[in-house]
Amino acid sequence: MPIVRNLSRAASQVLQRPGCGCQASIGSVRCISFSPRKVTSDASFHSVSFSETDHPRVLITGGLGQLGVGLAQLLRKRFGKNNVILSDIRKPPDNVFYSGPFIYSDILDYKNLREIVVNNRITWLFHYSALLSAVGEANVPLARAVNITGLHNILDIAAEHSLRLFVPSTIGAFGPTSPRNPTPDLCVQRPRTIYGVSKVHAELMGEYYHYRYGLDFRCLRYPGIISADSQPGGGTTDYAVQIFHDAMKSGKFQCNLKPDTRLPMMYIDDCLRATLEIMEAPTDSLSMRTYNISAMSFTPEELVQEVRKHIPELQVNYNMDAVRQAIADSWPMNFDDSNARKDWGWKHDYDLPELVSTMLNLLGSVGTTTRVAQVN
Ligand SMILES: NC(=O)c1ccc[n+]([C@@H]2O[C@H](COP(=O)([O-])OP(=O)(O)OC[C@H]3O[C@@H](n4cnc5c(N)ncnc54)[C@H](O)[C@@H]3O)[C@@H](O)[C@H]2O)c1
Ligand SMILES: C[C@@H](O)[C@H](N)C(=O)O
Repeated sequence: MPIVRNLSRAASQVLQRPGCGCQASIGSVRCISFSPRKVTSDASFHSVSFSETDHPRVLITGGLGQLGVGLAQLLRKRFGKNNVILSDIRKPPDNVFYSGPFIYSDILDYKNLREIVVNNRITWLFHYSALLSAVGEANVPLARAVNITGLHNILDIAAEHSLRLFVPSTIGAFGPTSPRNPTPDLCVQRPRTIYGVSKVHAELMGEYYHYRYGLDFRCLRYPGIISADSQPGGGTTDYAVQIFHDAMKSGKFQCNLKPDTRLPMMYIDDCLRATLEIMEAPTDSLSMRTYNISAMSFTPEELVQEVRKHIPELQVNYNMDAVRQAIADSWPMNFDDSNARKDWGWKHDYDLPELVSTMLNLLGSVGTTTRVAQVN
């Protein structure tokens, strides 16, 4: 504990000193001045003695959503249970709370975030807190606060403390004027949702902090992610998870997108493995800081046909949700991820048939609530 207290004091001395990664407040605006390409320049900060382990010490924000718990399981397997802290503003269920460190963290509370990073000597941060596309349209002020102001807090904390920072982006960072089939890494990005706008902002700010301050920012644009043991958080691609639950439970499914709406999708194990792989990729293998990743692309009708190979009696009707349909119609149909494959060897494992049989097997078997994605 004394070591932690010393580190905390030293860090706050550094942070209060003007001109060297300083921080001051003007009204509600936080002023940060980092040294370009040199984030922690103060020698006294480095002279604080504490024993580093070989493993990164990880914080995951927004960890109780669809993806965070699975990511924590994967990272704990890799780096050790106590080196990975899951955080959120919600109360964790028992199985999550007792499976490893959990802490309350509101990403809008900058001081609390900094305290967590300092006291736990965090070195890697996975920033998962966000409002997704559909819930974002339902509450734009909150989405703007969480997805944009929250991101600013995360960037400043990461730059101040020389963290390696992962921020996921999305197919939703593109819009109707982007090439949709396929969508390359670099092209016009004019999304029409607050979610998409905030994610383009995150990509650009992260890359700016990388080039300006040397922040080790890494970002993947995820497709719609499909998982069995966690529920999606209010996105446009949620139907592709719901169909499995409804098919197993009642044999009936009502789809809120039109049958021919094509979107890129990915099984959660591929998504989480890609996330770990880009975080572990050698810096010189990364020719960019934001990459598309892709696995498959399908329409609701194609997904239904594949599910019916296992559950032939599945009944489906289409009852379009206008907000989600408009969003989906503006998003990529196919994602070009050739740069990720070339630069750091990205390769998906799950195609549509594999995804469907895996989901149905998992939902059909009793007690499968804690599967861990496999790392190669
Ligand atoms: N799931 C997908 O299909 C998908 C696809 C592309 C990108 N992503 C991105 O991956 C990340 C994780 O996605 P997810 O599906 O797990 O999201 P989710 O909506 O399921 O979970 C988000 C979490 O953020 C938390 N949160 C909200 N406000 C917060 C605050 N002020 N402070 C701290 N936490 C807060 C919520 O409580 C929730 O647990 C997001 O950034 C999302 O944009 C997800
Ligand atoms: C695609 C992704 O960002 C999320 N699942 C959404 O639909 O909003």
